Amino acid sequence: MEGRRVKKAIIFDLDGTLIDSAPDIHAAVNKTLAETGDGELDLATIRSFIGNGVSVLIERVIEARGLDQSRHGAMLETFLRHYEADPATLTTLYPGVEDALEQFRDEGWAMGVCTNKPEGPSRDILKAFGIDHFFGSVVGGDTLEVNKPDPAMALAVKDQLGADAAVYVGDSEIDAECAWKAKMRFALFTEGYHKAEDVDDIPQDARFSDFDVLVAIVARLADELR
Ligand SMILES: O=C(O)COP(=O)(O)O
Repeated sequence: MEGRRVKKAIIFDLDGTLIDSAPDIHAAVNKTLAETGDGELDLATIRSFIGNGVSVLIERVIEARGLDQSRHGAMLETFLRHYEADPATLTTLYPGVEDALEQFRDEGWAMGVCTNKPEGPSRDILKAFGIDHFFGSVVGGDTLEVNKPDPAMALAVKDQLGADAAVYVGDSEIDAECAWKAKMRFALFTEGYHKAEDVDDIPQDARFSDFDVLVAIVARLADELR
């Protein structure tokens, strides 16, 4: 519609984008394995398993330890018990995140979170870091019937924010695919949990390694939104 002001939003991925959560996920996985004497996995391995949600994480843990997938339901339950009890002890916000969120808020942006992590611990973590108030919508891996890269999650966040268009900020191939399918501009944070050896292989409209430059990047991408 000519002349109508387009309401724009920023949608953030959580794990590997706003927070470095791998250490707490790693701890909960090893507490789960320890309960049944099934050994342990190192942090780098667990980091590489993050991105498709907790169910796939546990599938990968079972495979890596050479266990039987018939144990998936019980292990997922144990993992969630440990993780939900302690989701933010070893987790850190990436440097500059809070300042960037404040700047976006001051500029009037609507902001939301779109994560494959279950919604409960996602909200608990945002609260633990005192950044929950920035977000008008949080959609987690158990909020809808589908997970990223299905675009329904990002579109749900956009709708809840009442936005017409959005810039998506994420760290992984899954986020890139989700943003593309949802027809959103995508800014790639290169310091998170992507799998590609070369970040050029991940479809992106822009990339950044430092949140200090994100405000300028989002302003440029937002200019392209109609
Ligand atoms: O919990 C996961 O596997 C991934 O979570 P994310 O979507 O915030 O990266």
